[in-house]
Amino acid sequence: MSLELFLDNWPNYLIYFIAYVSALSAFGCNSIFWLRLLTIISSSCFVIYYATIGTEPLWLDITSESLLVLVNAVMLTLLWYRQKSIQFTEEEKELYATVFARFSAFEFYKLIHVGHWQTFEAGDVLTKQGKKVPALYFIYNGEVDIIVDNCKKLSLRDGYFIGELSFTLDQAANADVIVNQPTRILYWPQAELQQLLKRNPAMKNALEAMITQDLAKKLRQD
Ligand SMILES: Nc1ncnc2c1ncn2[C@@H]1O[C@@H]2COP(=O)(O)O[C@H]2[C@H]1O
Repeated sequence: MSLELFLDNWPNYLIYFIAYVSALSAFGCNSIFWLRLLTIISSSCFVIYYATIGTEPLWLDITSESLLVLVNAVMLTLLWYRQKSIQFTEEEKELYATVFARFSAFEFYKLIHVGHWQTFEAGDVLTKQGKKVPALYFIYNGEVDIIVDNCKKLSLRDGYFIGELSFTLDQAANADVIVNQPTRILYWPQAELQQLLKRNPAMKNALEAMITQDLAKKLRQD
C-alpha cells in the first residue's frame, strides 16, 4: 500500500483498527455484558468500514455485521432488564456488596434463590463430628463454637462458612458446630447447591475462590 493511498483512506483504516481491537477484546472477556457491548462497537465500526471503503458499499458484509449488532443489542437490553428487575432484601444487598462481589447480580440472585435464611438459637447444632453435613452455611450475623472431640477449639463470627470442608471434599464433618447466641445464617442444602454449580461453572469458580479465602482466614486463626 502506498503512503498516498494510506493518507487518502486513513479514517477508514482507523475505523477498521477500532473494529478489530474491539472484536479481539470481546473474545478475551469473561463478562457477558462487556462481550456483547464490545461486539456491538466492533460490528458497528465494520458496518461503517464496509460502507465507505470501496466505490460501492459491500452490502453482504454490511448486512451480516448489522445483524450481529441487532442480535447483541437485543440480548444486552434483555440482560439489562433482567438485572434491573432483580430485587434483593437489605441483608442480601449488604452481603452482595461486601462478600459476594465476585458474582454478577444475576448469579447472586440464583445463589440466593436456592439458599435459605434462618435465625438459629443458642444450642442449635449445625454439624455433628463424623456425620454427614446437610448444608453449606454462611454466618451473616452471630457466633458459633467449633468443637472437636468434645473440646472447644474456637468460635467463629460473621463472614465465615461452616461445612465448606465436607461440601468440597464430600466427607463427614470434622467438628461439632454449635450456635452460641442468636445467629442469622444463610445456608444452602448441599445437593441443591451442587446442582446449581454444575449448571454454572463461573459460579462454581467464584464460590471455590471464596472457600479458599475462608480456609486461609481460618488457618490464620488456628
Ligand atoms: N480448626 C477449625 N477452624 C475453623 N473452622 C473449623 C475448624 N474445624 C472445623 N471447622 C468448621 O467446622 C465445620 C464442620 O463441618 P466441615 O468439616 O464440613 O467444615 C468444618 C469447618 O467449617
